[in-house]
Amino acid sequence: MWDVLKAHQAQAPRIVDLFEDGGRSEAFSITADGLYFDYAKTDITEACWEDLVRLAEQAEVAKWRDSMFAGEKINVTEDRAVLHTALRNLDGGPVEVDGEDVMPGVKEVLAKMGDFAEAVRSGEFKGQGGKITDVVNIGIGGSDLGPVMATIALKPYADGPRTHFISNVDGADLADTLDGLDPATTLVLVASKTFTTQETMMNATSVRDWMAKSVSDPAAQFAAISTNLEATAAFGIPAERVFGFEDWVGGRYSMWGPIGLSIMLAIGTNDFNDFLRGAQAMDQHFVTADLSQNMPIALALVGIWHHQIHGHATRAVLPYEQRLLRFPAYLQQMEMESNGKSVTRDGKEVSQTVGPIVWGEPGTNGQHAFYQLIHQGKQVVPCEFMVGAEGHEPELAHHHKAILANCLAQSEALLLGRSYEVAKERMAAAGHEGEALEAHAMQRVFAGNRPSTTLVYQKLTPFVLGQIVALYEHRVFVEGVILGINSYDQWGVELGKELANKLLPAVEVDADLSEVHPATSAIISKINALR
Ligand SMILES: O=P(O)(O)OC[C@H]1O[C@](O)(CO)[C@@H](O)[C@@H]1O
Repeated sequence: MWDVLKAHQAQAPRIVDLFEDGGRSEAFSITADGLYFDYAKTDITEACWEDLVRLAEQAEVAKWRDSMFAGEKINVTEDRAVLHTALRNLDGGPVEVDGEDVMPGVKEVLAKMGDFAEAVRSGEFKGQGGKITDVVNIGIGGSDLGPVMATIALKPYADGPRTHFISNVDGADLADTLDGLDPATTLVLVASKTFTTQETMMNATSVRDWMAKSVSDPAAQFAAISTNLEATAAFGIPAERVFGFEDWVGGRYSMWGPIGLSIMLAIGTNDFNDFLRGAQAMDQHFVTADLSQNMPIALALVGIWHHQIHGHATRAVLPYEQRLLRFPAYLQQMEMESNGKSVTRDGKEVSQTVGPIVWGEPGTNGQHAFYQLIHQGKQVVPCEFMVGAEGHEPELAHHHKAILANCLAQSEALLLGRSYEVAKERMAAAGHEGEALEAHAMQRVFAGNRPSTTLVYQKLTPFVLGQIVALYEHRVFVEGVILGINSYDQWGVELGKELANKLLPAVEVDADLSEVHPATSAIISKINALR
């Protein structure tokens, strides 16, 4: 099938020509529960789409999807089920792992989170200086990026304590975040699936020291979120404030459960449940929609078409929504940690390139930074635009019209481009002439024919955010299945972690560097000379 798709690519039409017969947007778009995904501005023809869908069929996407939802151990390298979907299975039936229904446990933990969150929000749970005003979540990767992204995204719904995040082991992160906070009214959440991550444990210990300077019982203002209950107890956090989860929830898929406690503290249990409901709605669409009308599958196939078939190295995610500021960073972990692999789930070399590199910034800011390259650079960057029909600021509706116009203008500019003739005409009309006119007109040519997709939602509510995140989760999974990858392990992060622990003693001043690789010891010597 890969060869067939390559043949489609070799004769791909100009995208704009595909709009000539009409009906292109209707045929190349999918709507699910108010979410609209438009992939008309790609050079995928009808015949090509049929073959892309066939690729998904041949890879048995539906079978793998059903296995995942059924709790089978599809994370084969870690012998684990993959059930982040169970965390949002609010009204669904039982989900079994090893013959046991996990749903009672999921609901129990969700209720415990809700009780705690509401106690904190109402002031029933107090710090040693009174009502909790600030929550600091200490975590990294999947124990940070989702909650950071979601708390920024859902700011209009945040009516609880202020939320802050410390992730980097760089003391600057800790110092700047704690600056101005009152330890006596601050609640600290230590979020770590393993509770062994160097950065998180170092930050947690330092924050406890900071708190111990001001309150008599720092542990009383700590809660923990982890699968490692022995380690949370050893850190001194009492069981009533430990929120456990199971190994079948991957770190980067974990904000639907206890890792999302900071989100729940910020927006409250009702809105958090709406967030879960949005994700559950997308799960249901993914499970029930026909393969060719299935939004996560469509996103994945468009991704495969652009990266594996066309060879476009990167993918830009461009939310025209300032509050999705951290969404590209969140997707970087979700996509690149999940599918940035070279071997298939049975240990063979992956036949295609994997990736792509995912990056982006909200519009319109990106327009004034890197869009120059997207429009006129030599490499093609498929763009994924996202925009809401409405904003949360009715008094600033004219701003929202501007964001809409900009978003639509960019995808249209990428599609249509501007020819040399038009550029020349415009310059001549502006009074330019002669050789300068010719040369300058060249600078104003836009090749066009640059692909993009657009995801439209009504408004960035908790429900919609849940839909969008689940959409991308499933897209990553489908791409992984098509490539034969296990998207749920992350062995590629291990080597660096091991070496960092090994090198910690070597960066002491006066350390013996004889056992350190010369490529590294040379830099350590330079650093030592500077301190
Ligand atoms: O939640 P933990 O166990 O502290 O891990 C943090 C992150 O580290 C990673 O293992 C990668 O280093 C991620 O997968 C994970 O989200």
